[in-house]
Amino acid sequence: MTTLGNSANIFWHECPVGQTERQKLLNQKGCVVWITGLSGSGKSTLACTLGRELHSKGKLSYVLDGDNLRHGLNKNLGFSPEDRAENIRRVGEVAKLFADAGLICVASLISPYRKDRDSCRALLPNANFIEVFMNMPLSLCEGRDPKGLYKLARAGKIKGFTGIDDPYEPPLNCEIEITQKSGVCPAPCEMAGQVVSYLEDRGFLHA
Ligand SMILES: Nc1ncnc2c1ncn2[C@@H]1O[C@H](COP(=O)(O)OS(=O)(=O)O)[C@@H](OP(=O)(O)O)[C@H]1O
Ligand SMILES: Nc1ncnc2c1ncn2[C@@H]1O[C@H](COP(=O)(O)OP(=O)(O)O)[C@@H](O)[C@H]1O
Repeated sequence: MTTLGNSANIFWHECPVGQTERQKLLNQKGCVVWITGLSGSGKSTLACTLGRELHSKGKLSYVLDGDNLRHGLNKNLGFSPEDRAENIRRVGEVAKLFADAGLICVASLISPYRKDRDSCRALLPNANFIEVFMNMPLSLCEGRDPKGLYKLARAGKIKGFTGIDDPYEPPLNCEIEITQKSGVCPAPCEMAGQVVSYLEDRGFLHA
């Protein structure tokens, strides 16, 4: 299947230094850790804690955070289903480039629609797309409400808010699920530890 969009007369150019050489240099394997979940479920917290944990192990990672990317690359997008799909598509493509560069790319977005997440997965060899589901109840996320957005959504001042009047489709086939244990959310370092163990067990932390 062609990966070409609307452009004609363009050709792929191979470079002599490829992913394998970069991975050897870094002593790690490039991959995408895709964190999905409701607003307030702890995506950014996990992404940052994981980034710090990997850094302390001498591993190069980069966090693509939905909120942050909407200040630049995705500043022209809103929250309609079409805009969310385009948001996820762009981040999926950027994440693929980071993985090709040999980095552990940590993407942290609500990414509420299964189809959009699966399209990102399809951009990479399946093992290199690690979907992490922040499976936290809406009541917990809404109780946290660090930005006051749930309150605004409940008051009808934000329309189409995920979990309130816009759907969140949980993954059917995620690699890692972060859940409460006996009604308590694991500490950020525990959540990050779960992901680091997965990466270690699958050989991503060595070339
Ligand atoms: N309508 C609506 N629905 C959901 N979220 C909203 C909305 N409007 C603004 N926000 C804020 O935008 C952040 C989510 O951006 P994302 O790029 O991750 O969203 S998406 O993946 O395109 O659905 C999200 O950040 P997080 O709370 O970190 O998830 C919200 O702060
Ligand atoms: N494991 C955790 N334990 C306790 N509080 C947490 C945990 N993870 C996140 N939080 C808190 O919950 C709020 C939302 O977390 P955040 O990472 O911003 O979520 P998201 O990126 O999914 O919107 C923040 O105030 C954060 O400090």
